[in-house]
Amino acid sequence: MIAHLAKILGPGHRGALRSYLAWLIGYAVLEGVAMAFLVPVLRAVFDGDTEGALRWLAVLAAAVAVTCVARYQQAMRGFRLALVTLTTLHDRLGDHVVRLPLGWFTSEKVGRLSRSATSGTFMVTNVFAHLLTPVVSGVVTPATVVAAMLVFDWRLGLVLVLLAPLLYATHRWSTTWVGRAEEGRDAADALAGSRVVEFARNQQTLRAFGRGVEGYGPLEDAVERRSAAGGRMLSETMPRLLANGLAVQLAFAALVATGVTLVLDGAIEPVSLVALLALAARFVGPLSEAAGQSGMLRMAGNDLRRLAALFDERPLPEKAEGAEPVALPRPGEIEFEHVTFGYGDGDGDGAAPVLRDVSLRVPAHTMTAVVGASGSGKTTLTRLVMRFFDVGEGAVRVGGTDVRELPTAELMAQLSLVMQDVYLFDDTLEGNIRVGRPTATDEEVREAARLAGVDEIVERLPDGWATGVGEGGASLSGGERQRVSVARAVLKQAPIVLLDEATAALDPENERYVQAALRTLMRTSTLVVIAHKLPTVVAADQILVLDGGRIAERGTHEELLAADGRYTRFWNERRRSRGWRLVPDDGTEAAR
Ligand SMILES: Nc1ncnc2c1ncn2[C@@H]1O[C@H](COP(=O)(O)OP(=O)(O)OP(=O)(O)O)[C@@H](O)[C@H]1O
Repeated sequence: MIAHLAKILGPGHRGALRSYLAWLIGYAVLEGVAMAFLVPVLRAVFDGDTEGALRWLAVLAAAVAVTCVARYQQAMRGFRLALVTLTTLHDRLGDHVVRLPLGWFTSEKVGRLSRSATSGTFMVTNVFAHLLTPVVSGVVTPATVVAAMLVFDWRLGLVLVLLAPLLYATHRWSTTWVGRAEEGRDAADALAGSRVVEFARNQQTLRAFGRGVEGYGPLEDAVERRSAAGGRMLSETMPRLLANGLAVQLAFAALVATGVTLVLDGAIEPVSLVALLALAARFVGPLSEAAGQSGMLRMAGNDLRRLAALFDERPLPEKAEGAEPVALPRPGEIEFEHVTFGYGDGDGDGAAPVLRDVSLRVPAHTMTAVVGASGSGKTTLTRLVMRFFDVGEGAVRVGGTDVRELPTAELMAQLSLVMQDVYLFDDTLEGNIRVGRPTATDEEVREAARLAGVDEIVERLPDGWATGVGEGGASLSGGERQRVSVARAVLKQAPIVLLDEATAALDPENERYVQAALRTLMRTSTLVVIAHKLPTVVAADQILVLDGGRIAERGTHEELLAADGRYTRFWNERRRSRGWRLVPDDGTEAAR
């Protein structure tokens, strides 16, 4: 747990953590020592030795005073660390996750991140503020008391030494159960949480399929599982935690029984036994408190482990911060050299390859259309250009430099994206376009909007440019959202634009705007388009035909038709289906 705390606090606070722990242990030892001085005080009182009693009382008072100082020091250090956690953990977590590969952000991982950022942060502060002190002093103080007991009466001391492993074993047994049950409940919690979000987000689909009222099986299952896990946690852990507390009381009873036997045998003075039992009672106090908190600490331990595991997630290796900016030898160019890539554990050499031995070159200021059947690897190709993942074999170069050599900010400055799942922020239309280049002037924003046909949307909206688009752009149609995304790309003026012509979202009007924006972008940028429209494919300088993760054919439209191969078959199929339509330059639909 301490290792997890150190990782969560970061290297800058390790010294503070060490000092806190040193004071905490010092305080717990001093507490035990102060308790031990009670024995000579009581013995002197029972013996009628007033002077001796006062002398020992003064020693006891001094020990208590030092204990109070140590208690204050460790408590203040604990609160300071709790405060540091509250104020810096989110930043540290944020700084870490922005360096993780984009492919890491699956809904399950994002759910875990959100839970750790909220309940995990609370748990860390709780550990420093409330949990660690009773648990550490619950171990260290009784250990000090045992040492003192051995000095005062080795037989009673020996009883405590023999009982210690039994107490430890009971403690381990009960907290292991708590930990296991908590993990089960946490997994059930996470599942139920993501099912609720899924249920709420997909109301439209659920209702369309008549599942809105009668219930949604996966959610009901998840809620049931969560209740069962919660019930199991209570029924499995409560008796064990009670047993743990009971074991402490039984240990005390065993000590009393041994003491009484020794008195009856005349091996120990009754007065001494009373004094030693007073010390033993102080042995039991911290132990009982520690037993009471141990379940909570174990749960906190799970939270800390999950939080620390987030910091263990490997970021994509990057050049050191502050390094010289890379001078790109061939700005605007993309190159794949014998790239093989499979999704899997995220490092590109996991499961079966999705791209196999792909080599290609997209020269600057040219347009490349990528075509291929669903699942052939088109989107994966663009993800590798953006370095969502690192390739397993080969190299991806942007501007002539391996993307692994480029700091993320520099790589992203080279790229604009217009993808199918366009996300708009809950901001105004203008704010959403400005994301492309926050420093752009109002005129530049309007010009980009005009080119992408967003000004035409603005005229229809009640508050014009100031109209909010809702979370994720919910108040706009799919095609309108894509136009906003195209406007962003036009505004950004990045040397390379990666564009997925989302068929579903484009009606003829949207399509006309996207085609016009493409023509503008072609003048300034290199274009890689996952193409679904005939005009795009025909206009491309190079067409790449992907099949099963390999480049099956490449060339211009005419060259590929002349080759009469896969592309020609694909082309004919597409023309027959509704995927590609002949749309002349004026935008009117000529043929299907
Ligand atoms: N995040 C992911 N994790 C695991 N496998 C994935 C992931 N994304 C895609 N795949 C798999 O990789 C293969 C290629 O997918 P990709 O999305 O690149 O194809 P595509 O040609 O763009 O398909 P479409 O035209 O349907 O969008 C598919 O078999 C897909 O199931």
